[in-house]
Amino acid sequence: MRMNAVEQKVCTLLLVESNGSDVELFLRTLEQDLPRYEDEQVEIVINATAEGALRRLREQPIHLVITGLRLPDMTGIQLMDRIHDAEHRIPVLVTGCMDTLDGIVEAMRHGAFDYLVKPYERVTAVPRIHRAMRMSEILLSSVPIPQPRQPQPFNDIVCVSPAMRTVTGLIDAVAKVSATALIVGETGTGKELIAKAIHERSDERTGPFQVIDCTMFAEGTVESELFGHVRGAFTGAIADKRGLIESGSQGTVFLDEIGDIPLALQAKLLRVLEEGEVRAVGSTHPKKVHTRFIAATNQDLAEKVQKGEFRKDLYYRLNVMVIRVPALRDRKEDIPVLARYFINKYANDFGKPVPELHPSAVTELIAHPWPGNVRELRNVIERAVMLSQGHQHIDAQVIVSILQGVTKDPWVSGEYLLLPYSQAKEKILEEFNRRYISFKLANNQGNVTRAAVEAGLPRPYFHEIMRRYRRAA
Ligand SMILES: Nc1ncnc2c1ncn2[C@@H]1O[C@H](COP(=O)(O)OP(=O)(O)OP(=O)(O)O)[C@@H](O)[C@H]1O
Repeated sequence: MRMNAVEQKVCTLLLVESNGSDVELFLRTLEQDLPRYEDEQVEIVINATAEGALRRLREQPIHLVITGLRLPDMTGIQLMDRIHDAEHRIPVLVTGCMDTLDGIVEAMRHGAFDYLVKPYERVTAVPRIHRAMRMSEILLSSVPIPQPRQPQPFNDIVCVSPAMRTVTGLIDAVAKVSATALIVGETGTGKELIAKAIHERSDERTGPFQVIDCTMFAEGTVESELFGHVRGAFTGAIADKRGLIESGSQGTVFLDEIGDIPLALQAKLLRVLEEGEVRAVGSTHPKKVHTRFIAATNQDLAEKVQKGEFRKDLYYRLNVMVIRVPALRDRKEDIPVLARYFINKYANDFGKPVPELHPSAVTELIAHPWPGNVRELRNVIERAVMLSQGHQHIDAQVIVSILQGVTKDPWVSGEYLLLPYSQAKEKILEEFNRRYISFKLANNQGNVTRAAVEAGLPRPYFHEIMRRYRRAA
């Protein structure tokens, strides 16, 4: 983005459209609700022909091109190809009517960033243009990588489905630019794994990968946990303390369950994302943090914005690079490969021979809806491996009994008795912690501080057990 005389960011949209009434329609759609940040000025420039647009692109900074599909001198797709060939690092949006849907699909295949269907509806067009503007900012600010890095194979993310291949493609793309990304998907679909994969493929990989679980924030301490505090900021602040965000400096901060971050804190977080600065509680000096932020959610943030539970500006800020992770039931072809991967992993962990997965078991696994997604599949296979003896197959019966919960309780099933002492003890302890923490939280209506008092444990210790329990569940 370039700056104008009063130091405002200027974003210039180039509309390529030869039909006067379509131009008017576009301007009318945007006039009342121009998508922009408060400190940003948006300019719209118009060319009726593709050649005119290409000339303008050579002559002045343009941040986003919005083109019709039918232009007098070439098609919108040909124009887009020329823009890409000339290495203008800007997104192109195509516009068309319902009867040109084939053309829109073709344009997306040629690398269009997004599309708008005429007649434009403000509620859909404005956020899409805003998203493209933010993408433009990222593309223009990212320094070209001198030596294209060989994409690393995805050893950790096991998948064969086309939907997940798209996700792995996006991971590589996001890793190349140091921009905030948002990962959306149901619980257990692998959002944290994906965030880690981005981190490991990015320039930040030598720095820390700091996980911040936004569901764990308790009122009162949250600000100091996130941003840190200085000595004397409040009673008990006996020394300066770094916040969680600063601990992720030079690396990646993963904001898990961002939808749960308290409203009061969202404005402060937005400032951190925009300015790359944190201000510790009690301090007057902001500190720079060089950190990549990746957020994840299993909630519908747009709906939360409508309900007034999530700030619109933070939502726009996050909703630029979005990775949507499909639920396991929508990519059933991944189930057998994931099951075999977990069988190998747990057989290895338990020091057991690797059992075969009988085809009848695969049928049962595929039929299950997996509300807990990959995490649930992992847990089922872990139990199946634990129960397997010698070189026995894992068959349908074992899977069905685990899915029906017959063997769910390790005390009742006695499955821990089959394990070596240390693993058996760990299994039972895990179950104990899970039940104990759940009970204390339920008994105190989810209030962590009161639950910790009732348990007779310091809050940070209780918090840590809770975190571990949630990850293992
Ligand atoms: N494609 C995959 N290949 C291998 N393991 C996977 C895959 N997807 C998920 N897992 C495993 O499933 C478990 C759950 O994944 P993860 O914690 O990343 O999910 P999540 O979406 O972040 O869950 P939540 O929303 O509950 O925090 C982890 O053990 C992870 O390693």
